[in-house]
Amino acid sequence: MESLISLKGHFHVFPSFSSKPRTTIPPTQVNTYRKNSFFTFSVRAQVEPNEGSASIATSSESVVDALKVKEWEVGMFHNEVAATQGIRIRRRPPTGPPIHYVGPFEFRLENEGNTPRNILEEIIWNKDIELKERKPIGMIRKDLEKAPPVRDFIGALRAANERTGLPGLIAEVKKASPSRGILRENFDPVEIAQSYEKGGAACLSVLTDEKYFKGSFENLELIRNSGVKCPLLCKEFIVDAWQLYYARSKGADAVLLIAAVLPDLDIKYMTKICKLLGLTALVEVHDEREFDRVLGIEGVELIGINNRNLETFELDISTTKKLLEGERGKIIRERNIVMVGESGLFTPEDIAYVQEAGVKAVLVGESIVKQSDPGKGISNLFGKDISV
Ligand SMILES: O=P(O)(O)OC[C@@H](O)[C@@H](O)c1c[nH]c2ccccc12
Repeated sequence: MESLISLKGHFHVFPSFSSKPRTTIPPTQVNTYRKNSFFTFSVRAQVEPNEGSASIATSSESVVDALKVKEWEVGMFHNEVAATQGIRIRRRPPTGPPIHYVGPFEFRLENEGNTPRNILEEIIWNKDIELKERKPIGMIRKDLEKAPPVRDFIGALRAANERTGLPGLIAEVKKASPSRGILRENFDPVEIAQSYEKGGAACLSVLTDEKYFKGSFENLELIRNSGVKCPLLCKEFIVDAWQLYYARSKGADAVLLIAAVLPDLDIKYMTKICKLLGLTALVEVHDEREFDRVLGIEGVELIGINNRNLETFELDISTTKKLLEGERGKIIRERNIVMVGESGLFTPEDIAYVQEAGVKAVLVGESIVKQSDPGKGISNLFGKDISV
């Protein structure tokens, strides 16, 4: 196992965001960061021995980036780094709640630090547990060679947008969700996917989380092997780069990266890995701060605005409009980034509203998956047949 950031030699560092005293960090300790990561990105450390401080810089990275690298490098824990970026979602403490025994009785000592604060945090903590069971990366590399070729996710959205004059549709294959419960009882993922494709969807989103959304990687594979041509988004809660390799090995063309969960450097390096694998990264934001963070990351081509707050389930489609007003909307147009309006879209008026706000694509689940004929649901949603 190798670390994400490998640094050589002893040097002095002065933490930028903490009140810890000046410390000397031996290389072994630096390398404990991300012990579980199987990929390496080397970062050059420029050491100024006389000043007792180290400035970290990569050949093409900005000063801001260098600072972010430094935060990791001085041994700040994930949650501390995340908090400096306004991320409220914490990662699971590795030991879980401590156990206290009273005779034959077992008590879990739960407190603020070891109990998830909201549903998104709970899902993320559960992912950390699920990932303990993961296959070794060597095996996945072999599966990757056998994986079906990647299809152009953004290209399909742009083409649909040009063809119909309406936002390209990413139609979601979703059986259930924590906020809405079971959406569809007789759930045949392939049948739904085929119906969506026939109804004019440009791309599909397939939920793979089992515990909270009743999805699966099996569904993703089944749809990929069924002859459906729409590019597929693997709708998973990604916290580790291993999941990117796994998603690709199961036939995904795109993955979701949630800015409310992932610190900037994770998004940055995961985006790079996606490019290596040919995957499109859909980076999801929900507020101005997340949006600004993502706009500061080079190479992001597809950004989703989730109208649903994943911590509270609150839904407000004016979120899309609010975030695309003014300077941010201008940057998006200049960089030709494709924006996706996500969640809570039910009527042709909703579609027109987010299109007016500046999106070229929409991500829709509930309103179409609930229809007995999901393909017809698409015509109802857009107010016209978009398959022709
Ligand atoms: O069913 P809706 O309201 O049309 O939403 C679809 C999609 O936007 C939603 O499922 C979603 C968007 N981002 C997510 C992140 C995780 C889980 C789910 C989501």
